[in-house]
Amino acid sequence: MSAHSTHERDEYLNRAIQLAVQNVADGGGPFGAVVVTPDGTAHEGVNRVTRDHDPTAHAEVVAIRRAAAATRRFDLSGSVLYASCEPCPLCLSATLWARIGRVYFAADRHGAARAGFDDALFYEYFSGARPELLPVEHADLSASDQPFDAWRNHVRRTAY
Ligand SMILES: Nc1nc2[nH]cnc2c(=O)[nH]1
Repeated sequence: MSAHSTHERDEYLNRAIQLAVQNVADGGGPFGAVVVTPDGTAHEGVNRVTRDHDPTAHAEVVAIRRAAAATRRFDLSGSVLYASCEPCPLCLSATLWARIGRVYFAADRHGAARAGFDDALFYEYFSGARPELLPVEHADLSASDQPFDAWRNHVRRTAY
């Protein structure tokens, strides 16, 4: 491996798996994740969807939120995400937006499917194979670009 040793990778993946198993015992979903920021700090997350009534509270998203809050940064460049299961499209998008540079995962989307989770199905939606899962419609209004015009004209904007 290039940047990270397989020993370090497997240590964090095993920790993510341990978090996931413990989360099941605690009444949550079977997913855990760790974000390691460039200073070497491990920020842990577990799936909190049912307990927080938050469909976006996937383990990876929770770990990203915790890493961002702890470092007071929305740009986590140079960080690594370790996940007990292959990140779903939601988690991958959050990872891209966080500018996290690398991802390792243990179980895959097919293992998640066997446990009753829709990760593989949603991958099919994004591949274009299942458009009927979510109709998305473009309405091109005359005001559509006003927010972007306001943004471009705002001198002290914080880009991300
Ligand atoms: N990777 C991942 N897949 C999920 N599918 C449902 N919840 C989760 C989660 O927290 N993480």
